Amino acid sequence: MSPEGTALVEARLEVAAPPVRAALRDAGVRASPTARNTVLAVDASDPGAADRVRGLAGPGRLLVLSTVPIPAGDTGWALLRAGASDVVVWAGAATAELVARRLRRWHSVDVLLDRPYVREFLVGDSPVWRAVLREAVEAARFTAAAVLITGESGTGKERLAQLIHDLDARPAKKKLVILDCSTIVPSLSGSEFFGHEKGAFTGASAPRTGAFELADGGTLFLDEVGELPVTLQAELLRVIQEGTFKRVGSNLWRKSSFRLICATNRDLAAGQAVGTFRPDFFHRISGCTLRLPSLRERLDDVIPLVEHFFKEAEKVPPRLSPAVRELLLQRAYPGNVRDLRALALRIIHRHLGGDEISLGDVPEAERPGPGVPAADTRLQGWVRDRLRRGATLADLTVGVEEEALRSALISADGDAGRAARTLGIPVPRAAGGVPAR
Ligand SMILES: Nc1ncnc2c1ncn2[C@@H]1O[C@H](COP(=O)(O)OP(=O)(O)OP(=O)(O)O)[C@@H](O)[C@H]1O
Repeated sequence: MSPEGTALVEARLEVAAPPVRAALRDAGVRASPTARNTVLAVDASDPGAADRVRGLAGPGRLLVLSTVPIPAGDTGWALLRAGASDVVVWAGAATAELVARRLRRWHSVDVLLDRPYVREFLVGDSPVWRAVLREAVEAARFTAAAVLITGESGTGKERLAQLIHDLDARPAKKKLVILDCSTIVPSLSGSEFFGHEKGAFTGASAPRTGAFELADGGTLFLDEVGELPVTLQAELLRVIQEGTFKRVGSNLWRKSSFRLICATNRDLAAGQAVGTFRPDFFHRISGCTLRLPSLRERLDDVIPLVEHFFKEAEKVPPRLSPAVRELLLQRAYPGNVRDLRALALRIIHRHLGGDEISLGDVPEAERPGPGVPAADTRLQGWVRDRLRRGATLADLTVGVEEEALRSALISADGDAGRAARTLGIPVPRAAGGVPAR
């Protein structure tokens, strides 16, 4: 039986067939129109199935029950791309049990994700962030898998490693041991990882416990794993696979049982292609791979993050004025959340009280110069607004083309020929004017 047992679990049921509904009910699934997760029955071979999935995919997860076997080819994958979390073929009561188990697992993960500790520790509600956190929480709580976290600098890899360790439900779990692979001196690496005996080499005046031994019963976090030299990767294979190792200068095999978490901002696939990263090592460290999105990919989290950092710094955090909010949303953050945090702290340190951050609280170097045209800000705001409302790139392109045509026609006093020359388009197109919005 799964750790979640057989408790009743709620789901939004988009299932018409009475026998399927009855089987789900018998398996413990209770229909609730307000539940976060959804079960949708479709005929996977129906070309409209992906559209139905797309229409229902929301912040929760969507389990697709196909009433027919999923044809080979792209059909099943298209359902996942449209937003389904999984697709299973209906085969009676056994499938109902499987669906119930899956829903219980999702519910358990959602409960963990909603814990105040988790929400405060890794702030963010954007769909892309929630999706990666869900995977992380599931791996942490319900598996012993080695986890590989990738992502640009400052995206929260180390923080996520800490969370995975914290949520790991191993009985009598011990500590998290962190080793930064970019700072390891090659000549001392054996000792760092495996420890050494007294007298093992010149200068080994006392025995030393290595990282693998220290992590026994807990978690070993290898940060910047992409920096490990290939020879060292080979040396680590055995201990990662079997948990056995020898201290330097000893013939005694020791055992250590730990969860391995690795992080890197390097492209390890590219490393394998050029021979700087061993494929066998990669496979052993990547039981579960989590790619943390950059801040650019989750702009909706910028303001909640800033508010969180303000709250950490001040008992009564000040509000953001619209202009400062806009500035924060516009700026680039090459160092991701680390950069954003540093900026938020610089702003709050300048703030002298009052319930709103004033323009003067923004450090001078961060203020927009006269060269930054307001139109850029408006364009960005417009793009973000439209994206939030579900516009596609094609919609945005049409909107921009219309605006360009309108502006060119105004500048050319309505002369379509001149407007066409300015824009580099055929005259009839400019003469067609801008469709009314
Ligand atoms: N989602 C988040 N919520 C709150 N704070 C965050 C979040 N993500 C990152 N931070 C903060 O941003 C900073 C950088 O995070 P962290 O060190 O985990 O990033 P990293 O990806 O490991 O960076 P690097 O690759 O440079 O080691 C830390 O101060 C951390 O507290």
